[in-house]
Amino acid sequence: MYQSPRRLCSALLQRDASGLRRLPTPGLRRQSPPPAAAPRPASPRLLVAASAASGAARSCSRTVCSMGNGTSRLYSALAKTLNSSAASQHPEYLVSPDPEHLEPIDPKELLQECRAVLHTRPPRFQRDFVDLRTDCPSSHPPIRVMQWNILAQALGEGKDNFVQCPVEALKWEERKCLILEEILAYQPDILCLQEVDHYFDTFQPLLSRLGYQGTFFPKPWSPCLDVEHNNGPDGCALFFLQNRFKLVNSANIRLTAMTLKTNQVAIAQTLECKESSRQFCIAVTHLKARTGWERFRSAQGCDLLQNLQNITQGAKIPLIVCGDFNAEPTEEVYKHFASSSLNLNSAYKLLSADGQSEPPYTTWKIRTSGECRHTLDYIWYSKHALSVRSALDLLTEEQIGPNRLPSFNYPSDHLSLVCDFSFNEEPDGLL
Ligand SMILES: NC(=O)C1=CN([C@@H]2O[C@H](COP(=O)(O)OP(=O)(O)OC[C@H]3O[C@@H](n4cnc5c(N)ncnc54)[C@H](OP(=O)(O)O)[C@@H]3O)[C@@H](O)[C@H]2O)C=CC1
Ligand SMILES: [Mg+2]
Repeated sequence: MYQSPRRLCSALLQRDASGLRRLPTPGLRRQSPPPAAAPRPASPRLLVAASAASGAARSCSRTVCSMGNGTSRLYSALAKTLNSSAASQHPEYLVSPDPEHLEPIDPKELLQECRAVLHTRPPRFQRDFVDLRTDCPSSHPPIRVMQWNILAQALGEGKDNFVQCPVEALKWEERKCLILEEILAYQPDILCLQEVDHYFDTFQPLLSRLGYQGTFFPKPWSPCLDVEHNNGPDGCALFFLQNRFKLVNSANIRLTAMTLKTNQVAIAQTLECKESSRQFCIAVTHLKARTGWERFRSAQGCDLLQNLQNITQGAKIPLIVCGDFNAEPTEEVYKHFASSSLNLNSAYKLLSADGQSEPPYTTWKIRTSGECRHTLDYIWYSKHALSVRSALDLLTEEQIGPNRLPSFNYPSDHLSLVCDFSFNEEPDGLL
């Protein structure tokens, strides 16, 4: 059982009036009573908006997925136009492309709708934030970053073969509510997601109305497109709260390996904090999976590091890199990141007693090939310029249960990683 050494705090942090998040006074792990199943609302208005859009997008992907290569770019363009054409039939449902005119959603109302849809599911797992502060409190509110491979719907239902997960548990109408509930529970300022194949019809419309600005970069040849009745290509998505950050620049990166273009991608964005005017780079990636591809992932990792060197002008600005690296800490690509001249550290090592070991797992599933328990997901950060103030503890083995993930309790085969960061005092060349 993985022991987290430091004080445990309740997972649900309260935002007080000033927007500051307070870690409740540390104490024993408090098992908050499971949330009462909210009464089913008369009409789940907000979620209906998303599924109305999914009808449009699905019809689009059915048209598109039979086409040949290069469909993901065409899909993205088609999905956008269809979404806008669907908007003409249900103007109140689909978001307008102009973020200035979005009807905001009350996160509490959306959470209530999700919980009503999930009223037959077991209550959410309790996860605690571990307080990692070692220095004086920062004058600015922390920056909360969530890293999560949310499991593409087409892969979960059509390709991943999670043999111990009941098909029922993967139904999109409920699984999407588990994903949204996790996002609403931890209220990240920045979301770094992989295996997003419901961007245009679910996450973009709902998260933009919660105040996020989103970017999606699909895989050039997504395995989702091999699955009948898919929803389009999967890819990486990056969302940030517009009331906290301004976008300075954004780069969609198609990763190379030995100078060849590959099927894996990344997004790197430079953001400026509106409170402190401090700039930083946030990146999300999803490296090639499977054993036997270690050298390939190593080459992709080097390519990503080179891109990030250029974007941060040789680490002149702090950097946070989130991803499903599909690599254990023993792999070459992990060592490249740990020894990079970008001076990166892996945030989740700080949960270990010696601060030097990664968690025992970030993904745990059972496929036809057997049980796979691995540490593949990481949040890297500039270790001189940033401090990790807290990190969300992992699910315990007993919470995960004998059939592992995904399950009726948890929507993905990968756990979400969530960290609160703060800038260190102005580092003169300490990056
Ligand atoms: N790359 C190319 O040049 C071309 C690719 N394609 C298509 O692309 C697909 C390859 O996609 P790509 O994303 O590069 O491949 P990856 O090997 O990176 O894996 C694709 C997905 O499969 C999941 N996965 C990993 N291990 C297994 C497993 N043992 N069983 C089932 N699923 C698993 C991964 O999830 P996780 O990351 O969570 O482990 C990942 O999301 C091919 O299947 C083909 O459909 C088609 C033509 C050309
Ligand atoms: Mg996967």
